[in-house]
Amino acid sequence: MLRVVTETVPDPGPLLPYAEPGTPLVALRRGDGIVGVGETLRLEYRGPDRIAEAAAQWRSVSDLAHVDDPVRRPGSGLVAFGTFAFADDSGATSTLIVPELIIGRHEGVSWVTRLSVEQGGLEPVSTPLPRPIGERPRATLAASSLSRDAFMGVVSEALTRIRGGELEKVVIARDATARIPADSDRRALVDELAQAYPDCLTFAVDGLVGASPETLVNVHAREASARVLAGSTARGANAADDAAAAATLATSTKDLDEHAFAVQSVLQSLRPHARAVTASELPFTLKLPNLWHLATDVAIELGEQSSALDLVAALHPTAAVAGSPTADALALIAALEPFDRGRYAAPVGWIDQDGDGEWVIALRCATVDADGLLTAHAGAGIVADSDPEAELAETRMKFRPIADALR
Ligand SMILES: C=C(O[C@@H]1C=C(C(=O)O)C=C[C@H]1O)C(=O)O
Repeated sequence: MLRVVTETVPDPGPLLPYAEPGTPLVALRRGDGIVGVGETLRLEYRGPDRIAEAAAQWRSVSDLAHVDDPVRRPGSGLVAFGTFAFADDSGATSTLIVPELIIGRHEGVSWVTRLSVEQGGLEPVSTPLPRPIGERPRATLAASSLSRDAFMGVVSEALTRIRGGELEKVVIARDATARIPADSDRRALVDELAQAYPDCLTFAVDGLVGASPETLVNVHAREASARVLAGSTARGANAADDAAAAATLATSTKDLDEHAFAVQSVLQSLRPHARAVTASELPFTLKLPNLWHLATDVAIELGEQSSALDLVAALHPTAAVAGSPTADALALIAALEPFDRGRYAAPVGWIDQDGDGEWVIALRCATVDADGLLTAHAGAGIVADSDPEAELAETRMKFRPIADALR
């Protein structure tokens, strides 16, 4: 049985220095969020039911836990950080990790949570001191299994299948690798991402590090929201070009179609879990430092029993990262991409004892293994009138958050 105690503390300042240099556990947005230290419990999953199994097991863990949480903020009390594999047959392990200690802040309220499996009283764990973040590792991200020409070939093949009527949309990704010193401070990469992409969720869970703009689902007090992204274009070089780029994106039939598939797939997956689901009719343009995206926010009124992980299980994989129809898109990805996506394009986030939590799609991210091998992925949605050259350029822009963090 888990015993969990949350207490308010004076503002601890920047949260990231409290994380562990080699194995940070982080979920931060605009400086607020949670950082975990140590590991009280690690649950692992594989196979087609990995997310549903995690959702069910988390329910039993939470039911049995003894939680004392007077703070009641997103991320206070019992929390597990989690990361899942993209594909049913992936070699990557999906995990839920309950830390020994969590340091969090939400809108001016700060807390420390101690989590333990001890019987009886809770052993006091000393609050860690912040440790200065080490030097940022520098490296060049280089294309790995798909060269430029190979990627264009794969996109052309995907286009042939789409134009032949086999499917409507497929997201094709590339992989890229870099080497950083095995003992480098992983928090330096997290810090760089958090500073460059403050509005994204910056995460680090079990070696997966990134800053994602795409909220799969955010659940708090039976209300949930999601942000669907699909349809992208480069930022303009000056204000006029930039405004023109956004206007072109907002009126591009190709991008609006691609976006509509993604929104429909999210609405369909959510309906069984919701009393009400609402999305605006037209997407808006979301400005990121590296890209414009078409975006739609979805509001969900949850049914009694659904937890954030139930919704994640229902939503993954969305058309934004797989394609449409889902089964055909997944089969084509497996046939055309010469690598295992690992945890790229899959859910990453956290869940609490009430089933609340924040989950994003692992995009603009990389896995860093114990030896310092870093593997990043970036993809683009292919629809009938996609241009392979433009899709290649789009993947380059999507590698930028990781490439720039290493520069
Ligand atoms: C697949 C990625 O991004 C997804 C695909 C998008 C697109 O095709 O326009 C936009 C945002 C994401 O949903 C990625 O970042 O690797």
